Amino acid sequence: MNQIFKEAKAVYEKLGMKVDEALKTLQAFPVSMHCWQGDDVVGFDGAGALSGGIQTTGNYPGKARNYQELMDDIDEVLKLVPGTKRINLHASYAIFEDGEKVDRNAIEPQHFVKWVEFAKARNLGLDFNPTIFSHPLAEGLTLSSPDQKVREFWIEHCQACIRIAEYFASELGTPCLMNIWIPDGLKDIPGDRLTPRKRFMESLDQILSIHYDKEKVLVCLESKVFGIGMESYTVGSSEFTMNYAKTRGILPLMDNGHYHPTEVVSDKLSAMLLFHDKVALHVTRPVRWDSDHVVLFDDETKEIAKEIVRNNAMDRVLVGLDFFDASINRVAAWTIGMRNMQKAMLYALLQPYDMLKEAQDQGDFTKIMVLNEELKTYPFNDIWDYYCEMNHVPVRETWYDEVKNYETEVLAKRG
Ligand SMILES: C[C@H](O)[C@H](O)[C@@H](O)C(=O)CO
Ligand SMILES: [Mn+2]
Repeated sequence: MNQIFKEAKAVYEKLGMKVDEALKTLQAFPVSMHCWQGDDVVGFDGAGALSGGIQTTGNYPGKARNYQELMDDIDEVLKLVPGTKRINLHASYAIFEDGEKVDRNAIEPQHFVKWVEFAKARNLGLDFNPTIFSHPLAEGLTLSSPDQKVREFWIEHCQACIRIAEYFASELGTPCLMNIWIPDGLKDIPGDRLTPRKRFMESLDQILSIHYDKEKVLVCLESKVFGIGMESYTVGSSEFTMNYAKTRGILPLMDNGHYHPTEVVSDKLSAMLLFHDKVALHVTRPVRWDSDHVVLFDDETKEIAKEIVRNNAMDRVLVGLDFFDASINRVAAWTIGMRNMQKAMLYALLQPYDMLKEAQDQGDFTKIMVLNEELKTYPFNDIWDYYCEMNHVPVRETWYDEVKNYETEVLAKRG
């Protein structure tokens, strides 16, 4: 054990924190890394240009153009991030061999065998998402469409995704979180808000009516407040999603870019945890809108992590990341976001919650502020560095040398 870590540990222990326990707890906490940062949400099925009111901006060279490149890039990130990782796939990342072309409603587990092999070899769990955008049948409404044929297509797609998620869980021995998000919405003031939501509800009921193992597939539903071109109305609003999830026994998913700018997910979590056994998160960084910037070690990320830890909910909150920045090195973007989420969890594991709670109950709000502020300059980084060393991943910014080297050797050679 190095001297710097020993000294930092002693500082935290003076305040009653159990540093070794914190490191052990963090080691087991999974963060699910979204595959779509590596190729700007393009996918492999060539079904259509990015749509659904989300946008990737930037043109940094070296984006992954096929599954082998995407897997290589993910491997590079895995070498740089400590702790337990999962990979979150979208259905559009199905792997078709020999010119095979299968539409989204007909995808099967066989189209994901290579991903399962990849995950098995690296001891990773897989999470999954139907891809209900970037497709000719997603130009208007999807699961809430007035066109029955369109709705049926996406219902079939989601049911296919449940079967694929179950295959992932069976093969990998860990439940698969399967998140449904639809972009459905309207640019301007609707003539009818209710009927699309009713159709969405009925479509979801149909999706969930197939038999599947609920221990293996954790279906969740992601809400959204607006999208580009859907500024006035989204069908899958927060209220819709919370009520649907609660009444149907599935998980709600909160993406912290999907609320009005002054709302924070850190404040919502405790309320959700009172009513749901499990809650899923997309941790992202909205800058003025749902911009999906890379996750930083910022106040809200730390506050989300603190809420997970202080409410004793590390096994009830399923954390995945969701950002896509094409203006910087994509491997670095992933690494920054993943390391920051892990860092925020460690920071949260080193807080004196009992003391803070007691101070609040006694009305000593000054003490809460004093502790919160002083803890900001505790020797946290020495504990984090030690955690990186323990995990045999680079300490501090040295990981960027590896990424630069990978950029020269691999990314720069891509067309
Ligand atoms: C690609 C993702 O599924 C997408 O980002 C979704 O989760 C979302 O957040 C849309 O704004
Ligand atoms: Mn999201």
